[in-house]
Amino acid sequence: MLRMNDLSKVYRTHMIETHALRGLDIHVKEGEFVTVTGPSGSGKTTFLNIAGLLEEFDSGDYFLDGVDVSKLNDDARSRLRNEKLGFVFQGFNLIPDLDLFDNVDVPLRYRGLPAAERKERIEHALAEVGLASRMKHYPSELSGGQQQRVAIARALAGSPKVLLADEPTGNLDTQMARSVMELLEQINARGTTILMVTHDPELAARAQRIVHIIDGCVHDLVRRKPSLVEDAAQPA
Ligand SMILES: Nc1ncnc2c1ncn2[C@@H]1O[C@H](COP(=O)(O)OP(=O)(O)OP(=O)(O)O)[C@@H](O)[C@H]1O
Repeated sequence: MLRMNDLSKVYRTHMIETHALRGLDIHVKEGEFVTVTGPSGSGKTTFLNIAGLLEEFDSGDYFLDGVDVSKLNDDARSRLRNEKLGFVFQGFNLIPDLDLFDNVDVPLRYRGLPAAERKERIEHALAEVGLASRMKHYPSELSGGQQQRVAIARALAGSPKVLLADEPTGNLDTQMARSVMELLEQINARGTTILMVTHDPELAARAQRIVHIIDGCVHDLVRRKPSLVEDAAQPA
């Protein structure tokens, strides 16, 4: 679903060069739930932003669902982003003046979908996150956990193949964080590939795979859940 080879990214500001990614390699299969951890400043957000086609990279290869991203012009990148990707951020990024229905509608309008289809998608997405009855409410009337659920509904309404989440539980207390994690697990179980940056070791360990980024490189890949073959080999 997502493959990066020897990917590098340098930020250049005035006289300073920051090597945010230094030859990063990663392969995420369709349907995987991968958590990304690592020290502050190690390149996690840069990696996620490049994966999300929000930022360009300097060298290396990136294939998203078989498409060579480096060959795309700006329009084609935006189209690919809209079609394949959904985003969830730490700060929810909801628009305070819009009710939940209209918040979820924002990316669908971008896509130019007809009103009837948008309505169906919005109602379905809000039902999926358990907020169907709150459609006419405004973000300020919801708890942090509920606001993040709306942000997840907004991402889901576009039927993304990959959901990219940058610290989605960073602003939530433990209980709300667990409940948002459970929702992401349900979404993943229905087939959506998920890449999630988190500083929370408990949540990171719940994914099928933890990717550790240190100094702009993938340092180790920890496969947490043993395969069925390994399970069968264990003594009873
Ligand atoms: N727009 C930018 N301009 C210049 N330098 C940047 C920019 N964005 C990130 N950096 C630098 O690139 C490096 C990687 O940053 P990044 O935000 O990817 O790290 P991170 O692992 O997500 O950190 P954190 O866990 O603190 O969010 C850091 O040294 C950071 O200062």
